[in-house]
Amino acid sequence: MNAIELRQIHVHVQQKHILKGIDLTVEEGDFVTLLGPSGCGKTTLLRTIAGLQKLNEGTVVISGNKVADGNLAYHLDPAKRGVSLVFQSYALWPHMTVFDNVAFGLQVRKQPKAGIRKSVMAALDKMRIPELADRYPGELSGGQQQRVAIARAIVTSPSILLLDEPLSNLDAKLRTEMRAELKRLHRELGTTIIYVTHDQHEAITLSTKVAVFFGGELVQADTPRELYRHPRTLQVADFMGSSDHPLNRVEGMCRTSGGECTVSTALGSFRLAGMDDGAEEAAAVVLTVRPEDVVLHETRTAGSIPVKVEDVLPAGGETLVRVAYGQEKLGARVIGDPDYAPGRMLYASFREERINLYDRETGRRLETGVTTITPILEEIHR
Ligand SMILES: Nc1ncnc2c1ncn2[C@@H]1O[C@H](COP(=O)(O)OP(=O)(O)OP(=O)(O)O)[C@@H](O)[C@H]1O
Repeated sequence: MNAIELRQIHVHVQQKHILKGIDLTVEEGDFVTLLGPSGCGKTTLLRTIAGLQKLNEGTVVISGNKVADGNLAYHLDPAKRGVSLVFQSYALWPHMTVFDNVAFGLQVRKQPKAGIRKSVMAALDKMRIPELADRYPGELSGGQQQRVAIARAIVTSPSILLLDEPLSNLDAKLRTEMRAELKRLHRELGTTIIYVTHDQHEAITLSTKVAVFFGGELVQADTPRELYRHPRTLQVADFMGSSDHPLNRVEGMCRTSGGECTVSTALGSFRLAGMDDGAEEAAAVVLTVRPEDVVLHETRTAGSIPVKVEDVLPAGGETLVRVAYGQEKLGARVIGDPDYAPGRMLYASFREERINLYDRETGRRLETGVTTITPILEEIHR
C-alpha cells in the first residue's frame, strides 16, 4: 500500500496560488525529499499533508485513508492522520525537561506511566541522548535540541514522519553528522519520511526519491541518481549541480532524419539514434554535460577535441580546470591536483552516456529514448 497519495493538490493562501496541481505518490518506507528554492511551496505541501494547511482542490490519502478532499471541503484533524511533524525551529517547551518534552504526546493520550517511561527512554536511546533526559532545552546545543525534537516525533511510533528543514539551524559539521543520524534512523525504524530542504546535496545524500519544485509546481520526482543524471528540464539540471562546479551548456542545432538526429555545436557534432519519428526537423537545442563528465587527456584520444587551459582552481582533493575550445568554455572536474599551467594544450572528451539534450525554447529534455549519444568530433576535427 502507498504511504501517501497526493492528487491534483491546489492550495491558495490569501488569494495567492501557492501549490498548482501537485501529484505525488510516496511508497511505504520511502525517504522522500521535497526540494526547491525558497518560496516554491515545500513547507506549504508538508503542512497540507500534516493537516495544518487546508487545500482548495485535490485529495490527500494516507495509508489508504482519505484525509483531505478539497472538493468536499473535508479535512481530517491533524492529530488523527498518523503523522508526526518536526519543525525547523524545534518548538520544544522551554519550561519542561527533555523527558517531559518527549513524554508529552503520550501523556496527552493518557498512557500508563511505566509504559511512557519505557517509550521515552527508547526514543532518547534511538537518538543517542538518554543522558540528557533531565536537562532543560536552554541547557542544550542546537544539535542536541534537534535530537530531542526528533525523539519527540518518533515516540508515538508514527507511520509517517514529516521533517521541515530540520538541519538548517546547525553548523556545517553538525549538519553532516545529523544527516548520517537521520539516514541511520530511517534504516532502523523503516518509517516513511518526508523531508523538506533547499539543499540539493542534502536531498541527494538522504533520499530514496527527490521531488523538485519550482514556483508551486512539481517538475520532477525521481531517484537522486536519475535526477542528477537525467534532469527533465534545464532548470532542474542547473539546480541539481553545485555552484562550485556549474553545468556545462553548449548551444547547437538538432537535425532529424530517418529516426537519427545530428546535433551540430561549436564543439563538433553528436549523433543520437532512436529519435521519435514525430520529432522536429530542425530545432535549437542545448547540450549539457557535468564537469565531472568532461575528461581531460594529455595526449590525443579517439573522440577528443584539443582545448586550451584557461584557469586551474584546486580545491584539495579535486581541481576544477577551465578550458576553452575557440569561444566555447568548459569546466572539467578532475580528481587530485594536476599541474596544468594556463595556456597549456590538452584534449577533452565527454562521458557520452552523461550528455543530455534540451529544447532551447522550452528547456525540456528531448525524450529520445536513447541511452547513448555518439560524438563524431574526431571526424570534424581531424
Ligand atoms: N500564511 C501565508 N500568508 C501569505 N503567503 C504565504 C503564507 N504562507 C506561505 N506563503 C507564501 O507561499 C509561498 C510558498 O511558501 P512556502 O513556505 O511553502 O515555501 P518554501 O518552499 O517552504 O520556502 P522556504 O524554503 O523559504 O521555507 C511563498 O511565496 C510564501 O510567501
